[in-house]
Amino acid sequence: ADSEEKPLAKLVSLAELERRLGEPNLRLLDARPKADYDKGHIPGAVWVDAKAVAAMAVKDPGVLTDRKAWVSWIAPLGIGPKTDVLIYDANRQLDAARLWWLLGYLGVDRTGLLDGSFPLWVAENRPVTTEVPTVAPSPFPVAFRNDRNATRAEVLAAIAAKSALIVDARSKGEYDGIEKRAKRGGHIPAACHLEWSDLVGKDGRFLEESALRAKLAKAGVKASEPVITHCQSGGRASVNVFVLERLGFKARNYYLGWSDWGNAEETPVNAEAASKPNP
Ligand SMILES: O=S(=O)([O-])[S-]
Repeated sequence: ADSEEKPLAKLVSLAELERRLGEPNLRLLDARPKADYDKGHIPGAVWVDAKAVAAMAVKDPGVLTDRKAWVSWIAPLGIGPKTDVLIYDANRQLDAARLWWLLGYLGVDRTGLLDGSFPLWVAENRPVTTEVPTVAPSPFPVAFRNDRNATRAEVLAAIAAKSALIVDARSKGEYDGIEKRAKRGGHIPAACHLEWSDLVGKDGRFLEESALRAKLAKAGVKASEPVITHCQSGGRASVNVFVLERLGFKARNYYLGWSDWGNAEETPVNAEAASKPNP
């Protein structure tokens, strides 16, 4: 029942994955750099160029609605409507979560993350191989789940109507406008600050549910309120979306994030924290 209620934010332990290795409907994706994948990966895992995926929307924000581009991107992964997809990385879930969010946005319903990084898998003496699996390409019927993404216009409307809480997944320096990664620095007015890295340990394991709930409460995210979260360009906010969904929130990713908001002319920006002395 759990998987029916929360089909997207599935979290699978390393032990469970080891038991499931070799299942025909399981597609395991490795989001680490290619050189690391080549040295050894989890048996059956297919390499995905996570950095190239991250660069796609940065180069061309219009790619988010370019069905053709995603149809050709996803085909080599051999994912069908019934495939269970599990993703891992060695980057504290940052790259894996971006792929998780993107696949969900493209309409892949059965997608989850491993609760732990590849180095943890190795440290636990689980099987590793250099064998590269052969995957038959499969056309996937990409259908954008627009309820999982938020556009700039939707964020503006949500602020005006107070219909969603904005949650900023970036660093405190970026939030405060001290570290500027767009024409303007700062944050969306009324945005809470909940940095993605507060939710995942160094070994890629997510914090326990009670600890996650405490982090959310401390950041000012109240139970069951709809959330729009963002970072600079979609990755860090994907970690937030994953956690929020698991905790029962309706969470959207403003995927284009600050690279869009901070470079736009007409968007309201709050950077006053940067000029205030520390209390
Ligand atoms: O996408 S990102 O803001 O994590 S670089």
